[in-house]
Amino acid sequence: MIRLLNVSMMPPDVGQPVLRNLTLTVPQGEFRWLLGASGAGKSSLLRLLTLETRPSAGQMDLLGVSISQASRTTLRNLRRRIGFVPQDYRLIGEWTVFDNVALPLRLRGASERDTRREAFAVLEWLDVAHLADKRPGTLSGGEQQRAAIARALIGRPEVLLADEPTNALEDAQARRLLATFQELVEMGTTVIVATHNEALIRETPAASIILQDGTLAGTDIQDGIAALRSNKA
Ligand SMILES: Nc1ncnc2c1ncn2[C@@H]1O[C@H](COP(=O)(O)OP(=O)(O)OP(=O)(O)O)[C@@H](O)[C@H]1O
Repeated sequence: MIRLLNVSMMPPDVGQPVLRNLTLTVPQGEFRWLLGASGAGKSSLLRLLTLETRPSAGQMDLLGVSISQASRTTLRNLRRRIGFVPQDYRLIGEWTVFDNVALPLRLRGASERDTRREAFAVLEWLDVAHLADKRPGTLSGGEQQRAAIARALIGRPEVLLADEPTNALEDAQARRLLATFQELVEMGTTVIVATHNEALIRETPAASIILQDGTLAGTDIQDGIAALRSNKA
């Protein structure tokens, strides 16, 4: 469960909040599109939910943990339960795809045997197992994106957050990725996907979090589509 109550977020060097008075709840095991025009605050909200930044006001509960009261150890453990696919992939260029994907489990001290088994399970799930020994720079954008998704999934997160994950994907690949997200939802994972992909959200209507100028502007998918269109105005 994700619960925000009057949450605002102000980056340290910015004079005003980029998110204002957000109040929303996403029950565990549900899917949400995260929609809004460019600059509306989608990435900022994802940064809050990945615990990269903290609210400057309000109350945020993630997976039963109240963020404002949590110790560093609690927050570190909580981060492990949240998978994130950043817009720019953030794969380490000198490492193989396998080593990139294995990183979260290695950091947790998992055995090499378990790490290999899990890494290949997610690489196969994302159809990139054949690229395990390649360096990210030699892959297409879509392949890098799937490697980044595999890295987000390796720890079997309870919450998966993805920032424009279909950007570099062909239509058929985007649909398959969405099917993977739906499988995760069926397994009880909360999935939040920021996107500008109007065709995809039309095909898969779902409840949405719609942001406008850093505030919550609604939850109805049709309003979300209208917000996306204001991008192109
Ligand atoms: N650390 C920061 N410092 C200064 N401004 C910031 C910072 N983070 C976000 N902003 C500002 O907050 C607003 C929201 O940005 P954000 O990246 O969250 O929007 P977005 O909806 O993800 O946009 P896009 O769809 O273009 O990725 C923008 O005006 C941005 O310039």
